Amino acid sequence: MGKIKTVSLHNTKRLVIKVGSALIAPREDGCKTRYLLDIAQFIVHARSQGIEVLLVSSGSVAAGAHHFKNPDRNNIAIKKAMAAAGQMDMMSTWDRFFDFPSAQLLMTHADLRDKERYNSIRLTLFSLLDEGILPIINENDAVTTDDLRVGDNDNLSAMVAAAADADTLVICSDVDGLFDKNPNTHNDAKLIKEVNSITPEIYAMTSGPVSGVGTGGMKTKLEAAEKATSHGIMTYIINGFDETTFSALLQGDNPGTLFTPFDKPMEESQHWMTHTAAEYGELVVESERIDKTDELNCKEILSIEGEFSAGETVLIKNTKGQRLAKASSNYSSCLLHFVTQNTVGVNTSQMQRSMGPIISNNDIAVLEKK
Ligand SMILES: Nc1ncnc2c1ncn2[C@@H]1O[C@H](COP(=O)(O)OP(=O)(O)O)[C@@H](O)[C@H]1O
Ligand SMILES: N[C@@H](CCC(=O)OP(=O)(O)O)C(=O)O
Repeated sequence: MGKIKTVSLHNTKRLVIKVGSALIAPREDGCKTRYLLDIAQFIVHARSQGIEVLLVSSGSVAAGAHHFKNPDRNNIAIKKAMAAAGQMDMMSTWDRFFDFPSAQLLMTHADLRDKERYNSIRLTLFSLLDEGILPIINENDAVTTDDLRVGDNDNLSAMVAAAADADTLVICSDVDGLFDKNPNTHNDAKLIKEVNSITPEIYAMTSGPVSGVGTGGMKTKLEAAEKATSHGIMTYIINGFDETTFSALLQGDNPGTLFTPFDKPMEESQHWMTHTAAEYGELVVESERIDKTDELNCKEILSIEGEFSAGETVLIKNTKGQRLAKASSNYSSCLLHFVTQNTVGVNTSQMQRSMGPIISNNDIAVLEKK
């Protein structure tokens, strides 16, 4: 199987590698080992160098498709059933490569955006890694709804990397990395070796269709890189079809596009609040900005949108629609409506005075770019 040299990725202690459907089931007729050998070998070599590895693997839908008379991905029920059927094949294909145990974790956005379940996922991952077991993670497509799903495994891999306290994320693509324009439609597209800030101009470089069996394309890879780098996680987009990329990575080289991590990464809870927590409602305020040290009181709130319970995450935005912060509300929307309305016979201003702040400054994530 190859030519990987036993040189470690520099400074990497814990790595998440994301592998897309096209590598696993390129023709939608079951799993193929052709491209997986190099990836499996990379995982084995990385582990032997002392790097803890987690694998985020797509492919259940593509792997299950051939069991269906009409494998129509636009039919949501069929697509979920394809995922359920293909997940087994996908897991057993991976498992066959390794002489150490692997473990399956299927999750949805509903699991990740709930703080208790998120912490539970973290503990499970840490326990598996402690035992040298390879966690293999996919979205639980069979049970998701539009509201509950992450939707693509690029973003899922970044959320997993953050949850697992990984320091490196490697996303495999069918091209060598991020180009200044779509290399499949522009012969003169140039590979960008390093990105230090993921700006709207960087997003504007992505276009065009997603590869045959894939879901997200380059845009979701950039979203993932943005999530990961803001958590201090070094992120690579590499060509998963090219075996030389894996040996280069192990030698500490950059075979694709490297997204450098923030100098001052967000704290774990801030990152979760910004990138993973669901927004259950909105509080509209006048101000142009919110600081980490701010506490909101009732008088500052112009309107309350959505329904949320105490402790749930809300978006704070201003009247211009700017997203200022996400924070955990100390009060439910129901109570806030009551005390901010002039209810006849109720002394709401006295109630407001007796209430503590609506958001506390230890539970607020200011939404700002690097
Ligand atoms: N600027 C760009 N650089 C690289 N690829 C791009 C760019 N813009 C669009 N693409 C497209 O994104 C594809 C890579 O995404 P892909 O790996 O297919 O995603 P997935 O399989 O996860 O859905 C490329 O094949 C290419 O067609
Ligand atoms: N959860 C889905 C994969 C979704 C996805 O993001 O696919 P891909 O674009 O191939 O990484 C599956 O297992 O088929």
